Amino acid sequence: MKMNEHPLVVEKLNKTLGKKQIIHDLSFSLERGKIYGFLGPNGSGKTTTIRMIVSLIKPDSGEVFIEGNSISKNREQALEHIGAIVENPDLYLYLTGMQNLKHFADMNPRPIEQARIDEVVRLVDLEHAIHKKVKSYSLGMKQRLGIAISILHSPSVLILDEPTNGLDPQGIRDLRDYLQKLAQEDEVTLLVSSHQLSEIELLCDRAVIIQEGKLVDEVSVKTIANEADKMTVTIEVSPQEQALEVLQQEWKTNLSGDGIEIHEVAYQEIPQVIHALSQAQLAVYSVSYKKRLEDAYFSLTDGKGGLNL
Ligand SMILES: Nc1ncnc2c1ncn2[C@@H]1O[C@H](COP(=O)(O)OP(=O)(O)OP(=O)(O)O)[C@@H](O)[C@H]1O
Repeated sequence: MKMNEHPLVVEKLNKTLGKKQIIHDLSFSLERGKIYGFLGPNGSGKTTTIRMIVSLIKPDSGEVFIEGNSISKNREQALEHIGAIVENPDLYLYLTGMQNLKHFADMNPRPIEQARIDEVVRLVDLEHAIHKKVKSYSLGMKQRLGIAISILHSPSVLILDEPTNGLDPQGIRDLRDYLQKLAQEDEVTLLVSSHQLSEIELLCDRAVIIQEGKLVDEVSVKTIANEADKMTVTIEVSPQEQALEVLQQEWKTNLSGDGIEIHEVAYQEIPQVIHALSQAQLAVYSVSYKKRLEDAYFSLTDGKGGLNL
C-alpha cells in the first residue's frame, strides 16, 4: 500500500450526545512521524473525538481516514494501522507482563511473532520485569506495558488519552523518552491528549487545539510559543542584586524562588536580556520560559483554558 503523507485524517466530524452538539465540523490531519498534542479545556470534546477516531462511537457525520482507509467503510483495514490507550488498558494482573503480551498478540487478526513481542518489550524498557506478575508493577510500568500492547501490531498511528495521568515525574520523563523514540525510530505518528501544557511542550512537535468541539488551531508548538506576544522569562544569574539593577533599567522584574523573573518579554528579546547581563559581567546559569505555550494557549482560547497547570 502506498504510504500517504497524512496517516490520520479527520474530516468534518459532527457528534451530538444527548441534546448537545459536542463536536462541530472538526477537521485536522496529522503528518507522519510527528507527535501532536491534543489540547483543549475540560469538556471541549477531546475524548469524544478520540473515541470516534478509534471507532468506539460513530460520528453523526464526517469521516476518519487511517492510512487512507475510512473507519466507517473499511473499519478492519483502518484499525490495523491504529493503536490506542483510551481508557486504562485491561491488564491481567495475575499474569506476567509477557503472558499479557502473548494473550493480546493471540487476539490480533494477523499473527504476531515472538520477535516482535521481544522488540516492544525492549522498546518500553520492561525486559527486567517482563516475567513478573503485573500486580507487582508500578503505575508507570503498567502504563508502559499498556503502550507495548497497543503497538504490538506495529500501528503507524498511536493515540493516547491523558497518558501521564497518575505518573510521577520520573515516570512522565521515561514515557516521554519512549514516545519520542517511537516517533523517531519507527515513524509512528502520535496524538496525545493532555491537560499538562508543560508536558505537551516538552513532548510534542505540534498541537491540535480545540474549544467547544471546534478546531481553534493546528500549529507547531514552537510557532505558537514564538507567536505569543509577551512572556515571563526566568533567569538564574549571579550576583542577583546587580542583575536586578541591570534588568530593571529596561524590564519589569521580580525575584522568585527559581531566580529573577522578567515580565512581558518578547521571544526575540531574550538575546538582548542575556547580552545585557553578560556585558555587566554577571554569570548567567539558565534562562527558561516555560510558560510560553501556556500564554499562547490562553490567547488562542480567549482565556478560557481551564487547564491544570
Ligand atoms: N454520553 C454523554 N452524553 C451526554 N453528554 C456527554 C456524554 N459524554 C460526554 N458528554 C459531554 O460532552 C462534552 C465533551 O466531553 P469530552 O469528555 O469529550 O471532553 P474532553 O475534552 O475530553 O474533556 P476532559 O478534558 O474533561 O476529559 C462534555 O460537556 C461532556 O459533559
